[in-house]
Amino acid sequence: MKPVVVVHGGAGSIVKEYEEGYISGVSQAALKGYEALKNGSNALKAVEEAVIVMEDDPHFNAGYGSVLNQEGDIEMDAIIMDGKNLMSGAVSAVRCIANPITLARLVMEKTDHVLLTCKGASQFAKSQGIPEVPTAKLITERSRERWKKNLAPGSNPLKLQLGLGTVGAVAIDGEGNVACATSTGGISNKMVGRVGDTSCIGSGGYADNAIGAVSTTGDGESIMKVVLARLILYHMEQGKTPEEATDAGLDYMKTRVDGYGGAIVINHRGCLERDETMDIVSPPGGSTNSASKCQGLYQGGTEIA
Ligand SMILES: NC(=O)C[C@H](N)C(=O)O
Repeated sequence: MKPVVVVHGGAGSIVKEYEEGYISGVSQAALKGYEALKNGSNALKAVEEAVIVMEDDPHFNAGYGSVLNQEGDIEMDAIIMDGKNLMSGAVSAVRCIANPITLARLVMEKTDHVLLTCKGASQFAKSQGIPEVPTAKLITERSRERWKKNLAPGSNPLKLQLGLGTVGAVAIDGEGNVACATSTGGISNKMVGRVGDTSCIGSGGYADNAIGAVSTTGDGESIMKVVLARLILYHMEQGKTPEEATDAGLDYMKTRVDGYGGAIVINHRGCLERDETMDIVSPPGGSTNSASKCQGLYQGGTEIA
């Protein structure tokens, strides 16, 4: 099996001045995941490594650079899933850590649970020796500005939200194991304690060696209503190609709940798809496989190695 890793940095409009940063961020993430696979790591490790790169990059709405909630604080959601055994770990509304995806992995590996939230997630992080990072160190000027704009009377947080990239990755390794990982700061000016799609299994992501793996992004409340990641895999189980399945899932979300979003999808044979319902601009996306490495903001991307 040819190892493949695909990453995304969210769906929506791209602010011109950040375009280069987005491209560089998804490229580095894809390369990091690819290096992991090339060095013999499994798909799970590859998606975690790729997502960490984007959590550390202030261009994306995850980890450092996350959007702020109503109170000007950062609460983050993340999920990771191993398609080999359907093991999954997630955190929601977690504060003061740099890499929620690693905490999600620890939930999966070190607890009997699938999802830890808020204070419990923070306590668990502490017990695992994860360093506490003051919120101020995770806030960028850009997210603070956006938060302030959203506080103004008559503002439209959802519109200002477009282009704020949740991050994610899907991969298949040489053994045919698939995995997914997704991480986000959620939506700007959200209510304190809001749990988004990202941390919910089947919504923010899903991975099953028998079918494939999906990581989603977009309007979280809509994604949860249709359980988008699992819905796309359901269509693949019914015989649709990754492309057809992604279209069917996104179209259903648009028709039923008027929701927008995007997804990266890989099937158990390593074929991939990237799609979105928003017609503004394509999301930053990057993919690598053993034959070529591509990245770009628009469908197709360009070869980088
Ligand atoms: N930009 C995003 O993808 C937001 C995320 N899906 C959420 O609603 O929390």
